[in-house]
Amino acid sequence: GLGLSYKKDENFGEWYSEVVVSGEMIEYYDISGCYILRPWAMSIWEILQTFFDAEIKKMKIKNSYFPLFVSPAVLQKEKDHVEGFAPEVAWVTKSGESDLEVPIAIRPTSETVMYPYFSKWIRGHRDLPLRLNQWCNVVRWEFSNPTPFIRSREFLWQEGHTAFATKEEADEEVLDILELYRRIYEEFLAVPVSKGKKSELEKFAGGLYTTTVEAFIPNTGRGIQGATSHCLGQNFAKMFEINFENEKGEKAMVWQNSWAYTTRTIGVMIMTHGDDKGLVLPPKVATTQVVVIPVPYKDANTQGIYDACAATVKSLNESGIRAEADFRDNYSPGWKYSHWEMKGVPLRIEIGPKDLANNQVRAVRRDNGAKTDIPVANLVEQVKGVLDSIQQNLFETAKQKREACIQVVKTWDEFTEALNQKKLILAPWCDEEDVEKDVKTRTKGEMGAAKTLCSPFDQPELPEGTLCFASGKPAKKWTYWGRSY
Ligand SMILES: O=C1CCCN[C@@H]1CCCn1cnc2cc(F)c(Cl)cc2c1=O
Ligand SMILES: [Mg+2]
Repeated sequence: GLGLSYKKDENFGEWYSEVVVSGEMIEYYDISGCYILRPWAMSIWEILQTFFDAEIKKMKIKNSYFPLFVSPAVLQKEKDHVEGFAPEVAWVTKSGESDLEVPIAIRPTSETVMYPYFSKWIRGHRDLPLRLNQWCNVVRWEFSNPTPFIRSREFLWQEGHTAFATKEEADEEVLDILELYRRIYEEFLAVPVSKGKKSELEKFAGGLYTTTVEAFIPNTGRGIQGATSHCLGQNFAKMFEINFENEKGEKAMVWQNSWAYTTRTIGVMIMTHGDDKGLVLPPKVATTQVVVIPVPYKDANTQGIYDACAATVKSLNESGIRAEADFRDNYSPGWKYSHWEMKGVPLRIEIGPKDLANNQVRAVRRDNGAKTDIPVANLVEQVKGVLDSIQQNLFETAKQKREACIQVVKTWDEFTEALNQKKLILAPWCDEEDVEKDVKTRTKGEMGAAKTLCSPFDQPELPEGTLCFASGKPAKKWTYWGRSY
């Protein structure tokens, strides 16, 4: 098919909307903010899910499934944090022709669905820790510009909800899960992220503290929350009376966490690696890692070429590599090259008469276009090596790009300049909420205000006497700031 009509570095928004469709990941839907996830996207979700599900099972976390529907009384139980979200709650008000007595909410998240039952199930310390996860969809009827994977009214996620006897156990799990989220981004999606803590203003209002893995999109100069792991403290335990009798026979409230990653992960990967020829999939998450294309020439041993393609696919698949051949005789090799480049397949293998004669295949990398001839004799380990090198190259390239966007600032003028240059800003901050609010006010505009993204766990040296870039007060910590999704 034809190539993309938008260039990534010229029209990023249009490029993205086009590449997700041309790459056959997304089909637009007649309801705004809702998207069809086609198999090319769903298989990436499943690869991530397989990894994460196995990892949480090692941590003795169990999968469950709670209802999609939430009664209003229960939803509004957690008053203060719900009121801010009320406009985005979707409600069922009718069944058939008749109105429901009481409208029913569709879950935007499941704290209020689950925690009445946590209260019922947790009696004594032997019932702890209680650690549940669910793989499901959630609905948030947002009105800000919908973007496939990044911001949709319905999305897939996993939500973990855990309860412990002690804060120490909760604190430890928050970071264990955050490390899994880092691995999802850095080891699978080849996307660099920063682990850190959200400010009091940006954290989940119903919790005690929020940790996050923050990504960055150089093209738009916007930060994006990649996934989140909250310690809820005892706030929900208090509200939902989730108590237990501890070993001393005293009644104590549990300490809770909740954590999630979503289909947004796929959008961040596309934005990071995609180019003007289409998607670029990191091999670890590529549905098809190698596509094998026959290049027949007139009648030169066409059957031999096809047999060699089939044999190549077979030996790759037998070694655990996801390979497939494109034998369609109604498309030319050239058309197939563009098609599979658009779909982001990391490695293409071409087999023509010459390759056949020399008992080799021609491998072409999607990330840098490099071509190598591989003898059939050591096909498997050379292909494995190339795929690993593609994975590594995608991550290193993204890491360098991201680092090139980081701007350390010390003053307000440097801050606004860096913001206009679409930088990811690292600034010393006094950690005062009204200063953070003031920065939001002073940077308001049609591009959106600047906000804190996170305070990285990996803090650079903060020399004595360093002043906050915004207030001039003594700085307490280095913090990432920027516009965000
Ligand atoms: O981020 C996570 C990890 C997984 C479980 N949940 C937490 C917090 C979710 C915050 N949040 C986020 N969005 C919400 C939207 C809503 F309409 C309502 Cl009623 C509540 C919320 C809300 O609490
Ligand atoms: Mg929201």
